[in-house]
Amino acid sequence: MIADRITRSFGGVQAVDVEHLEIPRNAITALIGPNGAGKTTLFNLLSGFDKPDTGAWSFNGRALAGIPAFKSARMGQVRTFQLTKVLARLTVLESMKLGATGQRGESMLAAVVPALWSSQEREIEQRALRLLKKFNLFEKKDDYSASLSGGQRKLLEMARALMTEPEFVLLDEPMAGVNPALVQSLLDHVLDLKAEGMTVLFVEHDMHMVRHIADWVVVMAEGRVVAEGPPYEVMRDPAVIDAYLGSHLDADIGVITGRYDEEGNKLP
Ligand SMILES: Nc1ncnc2c1ncn2[C@@H]1O[C@H](COP(=O)(O)OP(=O)(O)OP(=O)(O)O)[C@@H](O)[C@H]1O
Repeated sequence: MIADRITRSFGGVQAVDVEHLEIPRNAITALIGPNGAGKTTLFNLLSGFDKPDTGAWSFNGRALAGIPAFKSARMGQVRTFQLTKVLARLTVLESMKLGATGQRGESMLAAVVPALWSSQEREIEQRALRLLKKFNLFEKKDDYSASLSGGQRKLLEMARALMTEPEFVLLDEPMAGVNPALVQSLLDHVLDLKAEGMTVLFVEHDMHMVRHIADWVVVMAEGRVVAEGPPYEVMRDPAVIDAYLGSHLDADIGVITGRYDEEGNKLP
């Protein structure tokens, strides 16, 4: 994804002022920065949930600036949400099926010809059940989404995003509120997205996640991109440590992106 001159202000506050930004294809990129840095605003712009004052960006050569989310989903881009109030009142399977709305290939013809409609329905249900199995939520398919734990909700959000078979997935704080027992499973699922060829961008405060799975890190402060690069470089940048990481880092500054076995050997 390539972006230029993105600005967005609210009243007198310049929330985003990004000159140039590139998100590498088929890699996992972390967007980090202190509170109020403009991460959420940029994320909302890129995912089509807000409109920029100026700026243009494209993914795989297709212009996306200002395109609303339901349209960009058909173009292969999808995001997860932190808050799922509405979905909480649906069952897990229903939430998944709703995630297919706006899928690519959905045609007007299918909507008016019942035979086509029902075959598409069946296909959507099959896909939903396959994903629920993969994300260990199959047993929960008839439970209300509200009954899930924080971590299971995160798994559902991710599984749901995959209903549109996206190429570019934007994850909104995938680790927020996740019980430590589910952290590894979530990290593995994000690594799987990359293994399956997707491009991933996530906003996250959890440095554990950034250090362990990001291939590329973009640091924002006061609406601007102040540093970007591979995590081992960015996290050693004195300006970044001063501005942000100092208060978030524990003793372990090691960056170990990827999968490892129990002896610490890197897996392919
Ligand atoms: N809808 C809005 N109306 C007014 N000001 C806003 C709005 N959204 C964001 N802002 C302002 O824009 C700036 C950037 O906010 P943003 O939420 O994007 O930062 P952030 O990096 O996501 O912060 P956090 O880590 O706390 O979520 C802040 O000064 C914020 O107060």
